Amino acid sequence: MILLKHFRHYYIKYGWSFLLGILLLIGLDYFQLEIPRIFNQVITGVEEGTVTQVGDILNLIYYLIGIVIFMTVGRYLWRVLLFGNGRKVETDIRLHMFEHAAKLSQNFYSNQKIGGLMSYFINDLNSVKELYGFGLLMLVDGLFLGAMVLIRMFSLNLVMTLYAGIPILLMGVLVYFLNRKMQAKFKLRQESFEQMSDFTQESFTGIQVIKAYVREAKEAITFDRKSKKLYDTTMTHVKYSIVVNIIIDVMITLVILSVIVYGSILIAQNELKSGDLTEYISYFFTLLWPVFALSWFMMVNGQAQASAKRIYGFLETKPDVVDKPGVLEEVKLDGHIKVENLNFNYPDSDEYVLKDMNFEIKAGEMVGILGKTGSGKSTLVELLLHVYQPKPNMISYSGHDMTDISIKALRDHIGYVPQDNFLYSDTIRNNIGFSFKDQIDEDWLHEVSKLSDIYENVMSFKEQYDTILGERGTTVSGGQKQRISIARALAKDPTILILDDSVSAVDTKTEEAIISNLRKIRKGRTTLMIAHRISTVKNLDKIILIEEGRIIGLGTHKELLKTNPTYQEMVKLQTLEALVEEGEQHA
Ligand SMILES: Nc1ncnc2c1ncn2[C@@H]1O[C@H](COP(=O)(O)OP(=O)(O)OP(=O)(O)O)[C@@H](O)[C@H]1O
Repeated sequence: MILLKHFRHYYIKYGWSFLLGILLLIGLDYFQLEIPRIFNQVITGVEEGTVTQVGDILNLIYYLIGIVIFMTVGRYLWRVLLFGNGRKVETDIRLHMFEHAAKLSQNFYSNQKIGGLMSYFINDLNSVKELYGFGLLMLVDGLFLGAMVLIRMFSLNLVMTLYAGIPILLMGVLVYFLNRKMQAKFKLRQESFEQMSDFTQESFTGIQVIKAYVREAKEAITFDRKSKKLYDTTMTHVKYSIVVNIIIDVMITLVILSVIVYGSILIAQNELKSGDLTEYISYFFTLLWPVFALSWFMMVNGQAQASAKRIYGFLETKPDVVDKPGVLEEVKLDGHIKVENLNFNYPDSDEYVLKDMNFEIKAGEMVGILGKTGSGKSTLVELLLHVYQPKPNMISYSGHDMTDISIKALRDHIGYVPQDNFLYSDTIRNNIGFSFKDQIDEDWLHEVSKLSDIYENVMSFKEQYDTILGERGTTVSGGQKQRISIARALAKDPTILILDDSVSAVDTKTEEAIISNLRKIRKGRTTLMIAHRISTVKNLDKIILIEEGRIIGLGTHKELLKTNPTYQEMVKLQTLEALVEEGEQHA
């Protein structure tokens, strides 16, 4: 039940302190029940005349003080032990989940919504934590305190306990069902809240588009609708919980009244002492918590089991790109790449995206990969990076089949500038020095920034390299983002550098400067540049022209210009475009 299958070992890891917390809790439960007994002894003593002065109950007072001290210290300790362990388990599971998430392949992220993934880490993990901390408390109190208090109530008066106990137990069952219903209402409220916050977040992110399309009023109407829905679902939940609380209060009051009436009759008939009734009523109030705790526990447990199932599902997802046994962990690559009969379809599609590709890149060559959008350029470099799993003997590096090299060893040799140029919301220094364990060397930082033509821009920022990028800081332009990403890849000084459409957002002059810098510093090391523009690739050692997943041309700019009709067409079209652009600028 509470020992969730995959997380059992966490209980074992923190077993001793969980056990200590539980024992303390049971001890506290026991001593808590001593207080009504002490009151009974005092009241009965006064009634029977055996207690006439403080001295007569001095031992009881000391006992009471002892109990209060024990309870104060004990309460602190069990909270630290049980709730603290709940948090520790949560932290451990979260780390395990994060490490697992980092191992999962690109394909998983292509098919999984990030919002859904986040909810494993936030909502589901929270439900599991609740079970480990609060759930454990409710279970222990429900069973032990419930049993101890019932035994005491039965020993005081059997019949009265049956009268009071049965409705209370029924109430526990009722609370369980009411809580389940309330949970459903709460879920609706939560969903409305999530919808509203998603909408708000998207509106703020896309505020430029909203303004450009003059959609402010329409957005406000949609927001109002979502906000009203949140209000309605919140009110339904609040009203429902008020009704539930009133029902419970009324039922408790009725049972208490019956106990008092029945107890008074027994006192009148000399079958019960008034001290016993006082003790009994105290026990009755104490019994409410374990009964409710058990029904809440069942709910918390149900939620945690469902959440744990989702987390297991995630943890059981196997990464589909992994090293095969016995791969080379240490390998020296010189930048030579050979692609033979490469065919590739994405895991969830039967259609081949790359078809029968064959080419060779010598160590130290600068190669352009050119093609229209959707022709398969990014897919090719993702395969070269082993982000997807190619079949054996299709790609080799320095004579080693790619699948024989460990993914880590291969990627250690490659510097990659992805198409989306993702940058962290961190300082420019940390973004450029991302591949370094410690801080990047200051001279090297300046050097790679100059080579990628971002140095002047960084110097113009007030905080220079300490400028924070992204949501928390400065927004940089698309071209600046690209150049910071290039600097990040250059900083690694890799054997193979792959730039996926990385100079598309900079002007031709900057592009020329970056390429000429690359030529200088990448001498002897392989560089692959994906591009749409002829200007990016025309001075490179070799151009691979791709169309619909096939290589339709391979050679230098001059060679392709002579022999390849598609290339000739592209050059013509792009020259024309450049002329029109120039004309517009003049005009
Ligand atoms: N994860 C994926 N699952 C299935 N198909 C995909 C996936 N990623 C890309 N594709 C498809 O593969 C084809 C090649 O895409 P790819 O991104 O490699 O093209 P590209 O030449 O890099 O285009 P662009 O220049 O626009 O970036 C496209 O038809 C695309 O829809």
